[in-house]
Amino acid sequence: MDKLKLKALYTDLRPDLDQVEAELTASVQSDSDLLTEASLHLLQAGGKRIRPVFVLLAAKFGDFSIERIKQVAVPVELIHMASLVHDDVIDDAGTRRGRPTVKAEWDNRMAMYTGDFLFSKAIASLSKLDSTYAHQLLSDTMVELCLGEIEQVEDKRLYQLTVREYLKRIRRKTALLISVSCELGALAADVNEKDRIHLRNFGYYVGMSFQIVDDILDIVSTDEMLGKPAGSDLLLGNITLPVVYARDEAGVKELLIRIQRGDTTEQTRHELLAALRTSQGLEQAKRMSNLYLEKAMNEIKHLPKSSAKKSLQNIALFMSKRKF
Ligand SMILES: C=C(C)CCOP(=O)(O)OP(=O)(O)O
Repeated sequence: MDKLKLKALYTDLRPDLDQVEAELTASVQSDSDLLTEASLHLLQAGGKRIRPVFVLLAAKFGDFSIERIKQVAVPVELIHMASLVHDDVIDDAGTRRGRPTVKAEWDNRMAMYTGDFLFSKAIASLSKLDSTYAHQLLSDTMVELCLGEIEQVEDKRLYQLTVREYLKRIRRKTALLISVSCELGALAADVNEKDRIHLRNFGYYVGMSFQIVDDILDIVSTDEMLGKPAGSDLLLGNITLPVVYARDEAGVKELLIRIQRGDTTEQTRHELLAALRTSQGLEQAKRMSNLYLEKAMNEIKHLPKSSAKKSLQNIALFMSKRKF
């Protein structure tokens, strides 16, 4: 994703985001230089900060006070970061945000502890907020994140994954945290219940569309654009929506059988990508991401007209229409 273009969509939020950034840096300080360094390694590598942006924009529909909003913007980004550090261990990933991953720079053990540390700091940060509902919401989301990951581990029939199962997985993996970011922003700013629910639903639908687009990009982008071999997850059996739709198409089917029999060579990866790029399944996946985008836009149209509303619309559009 072109980060510069996305960031241009929220220049108005810069002063607020700078405060969130300072708080993020402060919140990963610890008695261990090593833990702080590993956390800062990922934090300073950048990232789109899309979850704090959603917190801030949702809060603009209510009584906005940056001091209070920070208390929810920081934990959602910390939880996101923790899950990235842990994911990179599971996926054996070498780079993240254009830098070596924590596991690559140090090792798996350091990455596991850094992730745990970031989760703990997220809880500490939210503890300043006096709302049982907010705590419940965030802990439920963390449980869902874990359930999503465990399902992936347990599911031995990955090539049989249904559309429904795929959607359930990305709901847990991506959409819920984005939805909760919107809802917590609204809660911290005392947005009325009706608008808060629209914002929550908006975040959910944007998150679904965002993850489907991500999975499409994993197939249609070059290795250079992705910073990792395109489609590498597919060889590991982690299939995504375009494959779920395309797996019975001529050309794709034979290749999947070959992969399941253990052929995971570069040649096979290239052949699979070529077959998927021209498949009907890819088009169906694009239609599904557009459907979620439409649902997101439908939620937001009920909100009062404001510059925050315009920003949410632009960001949703940008995130869902990244170059295929
Ligand atoms: C859940 C997903 C799709 C992982 C990546 O999230 P982002 O694309 O928001 O990652 P950063 O910008 O924070 O690096």
